[in-house]
Amino acid sequence: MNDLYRRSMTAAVERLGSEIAGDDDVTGVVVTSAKKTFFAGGDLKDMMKATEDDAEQIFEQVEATKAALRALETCGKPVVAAINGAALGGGLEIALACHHRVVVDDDKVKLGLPEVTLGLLPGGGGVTRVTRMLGLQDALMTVLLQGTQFKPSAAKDAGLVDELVASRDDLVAAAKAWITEHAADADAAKQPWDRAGYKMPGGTPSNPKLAGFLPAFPALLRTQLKGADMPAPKAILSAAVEGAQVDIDTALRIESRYLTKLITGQNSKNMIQAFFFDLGAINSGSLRPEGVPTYEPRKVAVLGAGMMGAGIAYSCARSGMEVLLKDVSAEAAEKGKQYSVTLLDKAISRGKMSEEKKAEILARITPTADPADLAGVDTVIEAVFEDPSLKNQVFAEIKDVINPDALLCSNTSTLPITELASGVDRPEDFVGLHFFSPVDKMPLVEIIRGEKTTDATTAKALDIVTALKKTPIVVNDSRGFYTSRVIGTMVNEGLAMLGEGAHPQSVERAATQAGYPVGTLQLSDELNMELMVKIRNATKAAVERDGGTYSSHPAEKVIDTMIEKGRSSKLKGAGFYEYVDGKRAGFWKDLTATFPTAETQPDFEEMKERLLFIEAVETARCFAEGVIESAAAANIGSIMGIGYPPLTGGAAQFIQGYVGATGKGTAGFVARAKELAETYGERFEPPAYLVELAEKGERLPA
Ligand SMILES: C[C@H](O)CC(=O)SCCNC(=O)CCNC(=O)[C@H](O)C(C)(C)COP(=O)(O)OP(=O)(O)OC[C@H]1O[C@@H](n2cnc3c(N)ncnc32)[C@H](O)[C@@H]1OP(=O)(O)O
Repeated sequence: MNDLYRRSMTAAVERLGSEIAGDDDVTGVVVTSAKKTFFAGGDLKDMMKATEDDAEQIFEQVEATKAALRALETCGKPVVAAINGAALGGGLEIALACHHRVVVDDDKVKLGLPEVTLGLLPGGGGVTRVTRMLGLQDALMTVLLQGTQFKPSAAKDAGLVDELVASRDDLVAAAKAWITEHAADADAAKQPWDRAGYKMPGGTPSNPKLAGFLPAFPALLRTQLKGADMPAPKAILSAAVEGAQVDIDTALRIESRYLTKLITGQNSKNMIQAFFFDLGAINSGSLRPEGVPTYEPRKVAVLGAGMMGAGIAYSCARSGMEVLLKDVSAEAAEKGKQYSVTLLDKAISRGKMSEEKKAEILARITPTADPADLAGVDTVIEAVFEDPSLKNQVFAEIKDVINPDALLCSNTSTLPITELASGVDRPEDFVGLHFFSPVDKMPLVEIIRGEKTTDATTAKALDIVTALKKTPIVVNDSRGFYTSRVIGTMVNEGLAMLGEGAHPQSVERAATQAGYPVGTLQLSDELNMELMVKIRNATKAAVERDGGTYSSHPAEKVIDTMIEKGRSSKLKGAGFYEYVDGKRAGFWKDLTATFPTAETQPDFEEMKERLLFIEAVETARCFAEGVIESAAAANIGSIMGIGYPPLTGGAAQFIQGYVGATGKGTAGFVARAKELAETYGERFEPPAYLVELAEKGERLPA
């Protein structure tokens, strides 16, 4: 909601007021839009610029916006919103200030209050009105704290809109018809909360029934956030509960104060950057080389029907591609196909899939052990074990059967793509596709360009990922690429803390309270410490082969001790945690005996910082080495691929949006990283590239 909107809405409402006063013929008002969207809400570009010094001005602007909407809903005539396109955030808030909402029933139209996902609060009356419409519990749980974007029918089920019409052409007529039908109904021109005898659904907090379980709300929220400092959901909860106890005008003012605090804070800037601007740019092709026609994969061969291959085959088939799922034996290939059956049955049991659709998807997957079946394949995605010679062998086996220009993709999380490409006859058509496990759930795919990968190949790989409805990032080849390399530093840092004598519970909570989805020890069990040793040995060999000296990490001692004790992983049923029937069941009973807890515990805030900083410093190194070339890719890759805390806006935004005692932005980050390097070692030293950027006041490439 920018200045232009505020001025025009205020002027329209003022004009309406004078027309109503001077003319009894006005029977009602219809609010609609001549554009494709109804209204896209507050201006996120403006919000990115707001500082604490702007707080007063922002508060006044928000109040002015709401005064116009309050005047609209109390103008004395029925007001109907005819919603022709997306109504999100402030857009839906305009509609909520109307007495009746009609929407075109087109699933492409999105309605909702997504503010929480951007570190904001629906402060154009959204919290106050939805709470009064649906009651505290429903408003918070289904609309405000989730930020769900509903399609029209779902918005109607949720009680956010009142009426659906089949076509846009029917909208205004339906709105006018409602006004005519309610000509004799004085309440039609009043919101429920302005009518005599209004009661909030489910009661206000002073109602003993609600008061009894209201204290559970903040506790539940804390559990959901795992203690992470997410200001937006907390502010939404506070504004809703406080606002429910006072009159509407006071409630609207409370909401404005919380919104002002969020807009002027850093967290909303981080989240808007990552989840609106960066994600939007990537999804509209910012990383795609230009001038390459769109590629439509039709017949895909997935080599290897293990967990990853089976997941990739499922995703391809769900997206309409014909899939040949190949393994060494027909049984192994068939077993891979069964994985799709399991996933589809689960979707059916949740009411998200029909038997017909399941049959259609399964019919697209042909399991096979015979290379000859791969004739006509335009895309190969290899997903066998992480062994370069095996990978080369499976490509060699099929090279003369597939289309001569078929795209060659290798799913690997660590093996250098240039080396793998040297084993095929068309290295320019070869590209790395790093899927994350489980493939059907994880939204990111890291595309790795080898030395010889052409732009056309990269563009095709991006098109495949887009066709799979996943988000791509593009990186250049390097050991561990971007994501695996960065996550390794965080895991090592957590393990080093344990080795230093930090209590295991603190190690876990440092991660989750910083905003990571899981603790480092749990993650190590899941990643498997034997694999970590394998990667360490390969890295060491590569460093020494290139004439360098490998410097060991304090985490290595911890990992080696765990392996000696036979506790390498969840897979083995024994790690930092005990496992019963494959499920985590508390810390290993000898954990603190093996890694004694120091009498003086480290500063908890610094433990959180160490995790965030070590990944951000490694990200800066990836920029310095040309592994990653886009801040948007680093932000989205780190959040969606490896669980870097969303509240930071991603690893590049953490650097550029840094706020701390050492200063703001990249310069503040560099200064703090140097302090950590003094205390914990060279691994925290920011690369010269970043130091120079900070000195020049420049930014990472967008
Ligand atoms: C006080 C309030 O409670 C606070 C708020 O309202 S917070 C804002 C909440 N609103 C949102 O989150 C909606 C954001 N917008 C969208 O989701 C989508 O733009 C949309 C569904 C409305 C339309 O999608 P689509 O038709 O594909 O158009 P899209 O390409 O996304 O947008 C067109 C342009 O408008 C810009 N834009 C869209 N919404 C914007 C917004 N809220 N603020 C600033 N710019 C916005 C886009 O960045 C894009 O700019 P570009 O042309 O320079 O790249």
